[in-house]
Amino acid sequence: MLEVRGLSFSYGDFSIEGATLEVKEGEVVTLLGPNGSGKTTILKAIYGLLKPKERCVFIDGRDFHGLPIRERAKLAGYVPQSHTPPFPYTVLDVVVTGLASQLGPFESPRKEHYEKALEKLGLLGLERLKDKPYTQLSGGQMQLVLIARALVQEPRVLLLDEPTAHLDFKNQVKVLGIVKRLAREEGISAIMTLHDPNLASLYSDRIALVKDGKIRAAGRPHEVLREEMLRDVYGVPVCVLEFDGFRLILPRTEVIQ
Ligand SMILES: Nc1ncnc2c1ncn2[C@@H]1O[C@H](COP(=O)(O)OP(=O)(O)OP(=O)(O)O)[C@@H](O)[C@H]1O
Repeated sequence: MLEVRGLSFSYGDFSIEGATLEVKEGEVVTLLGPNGSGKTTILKAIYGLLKPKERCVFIDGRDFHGLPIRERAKLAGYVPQSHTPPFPYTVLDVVVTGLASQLGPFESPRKEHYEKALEKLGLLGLERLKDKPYTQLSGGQMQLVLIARALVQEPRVLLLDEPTAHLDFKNQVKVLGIVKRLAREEGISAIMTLHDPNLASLYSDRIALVKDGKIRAAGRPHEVLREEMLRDVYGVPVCVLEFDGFRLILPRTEVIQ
């Protein structure tokens, strides 16, 4: 469905080199790696917020970055880590801003746009918050509203930048559960960046391990989350335990032995 073929990008002193990735319909793919390894840069370059050196992103075989903005918005939705609206918007208004690319420059959202926004809030169980100022929400609620804002365009693929950043355990589980449910039930593919190898293992169909701007390994969680691979990428010894088909990744340090 989405193919990234040899994505390269440079900030000057930091480069992404030849990142190649495939996301199938209804699949959740996670970019996992240490701070500064290039996960967000790869995600932004896939979406087109950063311009890769060459055209390299294809959705259903079509050159994604070559499409008009309106069409791109129908194919892919981006969920940033956080968002500060310029006005004290209500939750419903924030979700409706997801339709900006579908409206003309002086066109206001209409009834059908608000109805669509309400539908997406409903899908995420957020209808009761619709009139609440966005800035008064908790971190977890904000993250879900940003997902609703991306969903209102009805994209085929969601790109989520650290969707669990700043969230407590319950909200991490909730947000990632929703990403997985959208993939399973609605066929929406997802690419996200995460920091926690255990959450990545639980919620991803496939994982790409990123280090120094390169994808070092990609595959199913059990293929990628191996002790020697994680030690190489993170520079800390780890222990991978398996039980009941689940994998538990623990740091192997003197402090906890
Ligand atoms: N706007 C920018 N200008 C120059 N360099 C940047 C810019 N944004 C990021 N970088 C650099 O690019 C590298 C990769 O950053 P990136 O944010 O992609 O990493 P990351 O893996 O997402 O990190 P983290 O897990 O800490 O969010 C870092 O060295 C960072 O300093």
